[in-house]
Amino acid sequence: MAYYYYQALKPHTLYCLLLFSSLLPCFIPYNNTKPSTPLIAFLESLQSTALQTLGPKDFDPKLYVDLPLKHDLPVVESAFAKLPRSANGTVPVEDLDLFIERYLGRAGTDMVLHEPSDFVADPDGFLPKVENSKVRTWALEVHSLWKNLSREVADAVRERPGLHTLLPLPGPLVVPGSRFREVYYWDSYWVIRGLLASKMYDSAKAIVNNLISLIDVYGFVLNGSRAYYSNRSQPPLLSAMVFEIFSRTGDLDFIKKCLPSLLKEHHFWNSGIHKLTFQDSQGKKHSLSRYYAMWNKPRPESATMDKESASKLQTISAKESFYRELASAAESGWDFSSRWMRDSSDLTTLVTTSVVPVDLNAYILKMELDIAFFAQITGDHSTADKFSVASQARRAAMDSIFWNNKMNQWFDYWLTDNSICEEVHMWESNNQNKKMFASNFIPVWIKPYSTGLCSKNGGIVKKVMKSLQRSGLLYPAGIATSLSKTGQQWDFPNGWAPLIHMIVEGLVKSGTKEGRSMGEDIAVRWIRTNYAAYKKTGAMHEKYDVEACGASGGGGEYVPQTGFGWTNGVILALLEEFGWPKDREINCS
Ligand SMILES: OC[C@H]1O[C@H](O[C@H]2O[C@H](CO)[C@@H](O)[C@H](O)[C@H]2O)[C@H](O)[C@@H](O)[C@@H]1O
Repeated sequence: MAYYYYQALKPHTLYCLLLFSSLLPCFIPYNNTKPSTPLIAFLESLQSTALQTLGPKDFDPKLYVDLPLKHDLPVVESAFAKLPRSANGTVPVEDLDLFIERYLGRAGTDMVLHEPSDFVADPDGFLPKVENSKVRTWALEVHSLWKNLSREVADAVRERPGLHTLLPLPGPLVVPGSRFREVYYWDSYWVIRGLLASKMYDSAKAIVNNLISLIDVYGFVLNGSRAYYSNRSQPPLLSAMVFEIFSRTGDLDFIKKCLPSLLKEHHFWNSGIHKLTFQDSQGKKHSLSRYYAMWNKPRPESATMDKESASKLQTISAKESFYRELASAAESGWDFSSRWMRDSSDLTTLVTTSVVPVDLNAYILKMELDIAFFAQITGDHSTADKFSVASQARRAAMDSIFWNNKMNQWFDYWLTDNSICEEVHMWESNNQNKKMFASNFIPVWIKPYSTGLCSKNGGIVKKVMKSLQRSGLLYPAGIATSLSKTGQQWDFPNGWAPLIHMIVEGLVKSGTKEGRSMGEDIAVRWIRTNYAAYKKTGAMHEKYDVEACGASGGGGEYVPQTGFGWTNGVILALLEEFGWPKDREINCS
């Protein structure tokens, strides 16, 4: 381990280290890089050979790091080394195919289809407010997709985990679909919302138990259940999952079981490299969190692409910093977006770790409120008090650092100096990123903001609604992720189910007539576009183009995917909230 620590040190870090050796925060960040594993390293070299041999058309690098080995790694490596190669590293296609067939299993065979025991084709009390027969039929079809997306880890993985990048999670789970053959952290929140609408409480709990098992082993919830995702997390929504399950089931034992893991997760996001300290314009100190992956190499699932993107950078240190920014953007769930880029046309200008994100801190605020609530109801009053105080502190921090009184929304804060030696960042209004992103409105999803309880910002929802209306983000088929058409998937013109859902639910939770009406208007547009695309293509999509009803999304580093876990969950959750009257048209108007 010490070797990796040493290897990751940069010259200016060493200088800092000598100068301020008593300051621990100065030392921590560059220590924070996890080692790769021999299995992942081998699959990456196979990925690179496959790209050279097969060419870039229809090439998906993730496929190769998902292949299970049929034999021990040394046996497979030695057969791979013996493949005939030309000077430029290509292998004859037939030899590569034969090698893969002999030595590797098919991607996805490390999971087996799982028949959820709590699935009923037409559950009692399913979406009672959906009266329209076309919409009801469709909703039941979406509900039945849980059967296609439910999986459990194959026995082979448990028996010989060393042959697989898939992690041996203990219980059944729901995958997003298509190339995403494993469980994903933040996707699971909306999957669970859908499962709850489908009355599949055991399936929902099983997902949470799986994520908790990751905290037991790694101390945090991984981006997804693959070894190559162990260098980062994803937007932390575990407490929100537990909260929703408890709201439906009232299961106090479940809360007792989850609470210790939530405390561990809170520590992960509020210590070391994730934690930043600010001094506001009044001289008051605040703590906030950021995304920061423990990785400075190409992401194994996209290694060929990351190396290609980094090829124009000159130094090893510039490449390492870029790789960390890529992995940190993946940790944010917004991979990739102009939100993290200095120049929206150049991916190498990613500066994810220099951005203090509004949405991440809103999620952690929710985590703090949820933990305080869980501790209260399980009789742990000192933890409840501690987290209630922590939530008040984060609200004050969000008000001071992100909130913009003129624009009536929350803006990400960009660090001008991301030096690891800087202990306290001095707040400057110019450092708020004033560009429009859907994330600027995510805090309305968090109760104190939606219900106007925040001291400084009491009654803000109406102002935020006006600001959203003027933002330019509202489109005929939903809320655009940003206003910049960059070709990145978390930018214009894509609309994503999770973002739409959080904003709509926040507006509804405001308890105002106007909030509900605006939320319902956005939800109706979103439901119609999902329905139209489903009728056209027979599938639910990962993302949609908000410019036109019925158009699926695009852009990004992989072809658009279908299935799709969070999209299905959001449709069921929205139909549960708003229903669909008999005489309301479902087709695009
Ligand atoms: O393979 C590239 C990247 O794919 C994932 O990101 C996207 O899909 C996830 C699953 O639906 C979703 O959670 C994420 O928000 C999407 O951007 C993966 O999470 C990345 O880590 C990965 O590099």
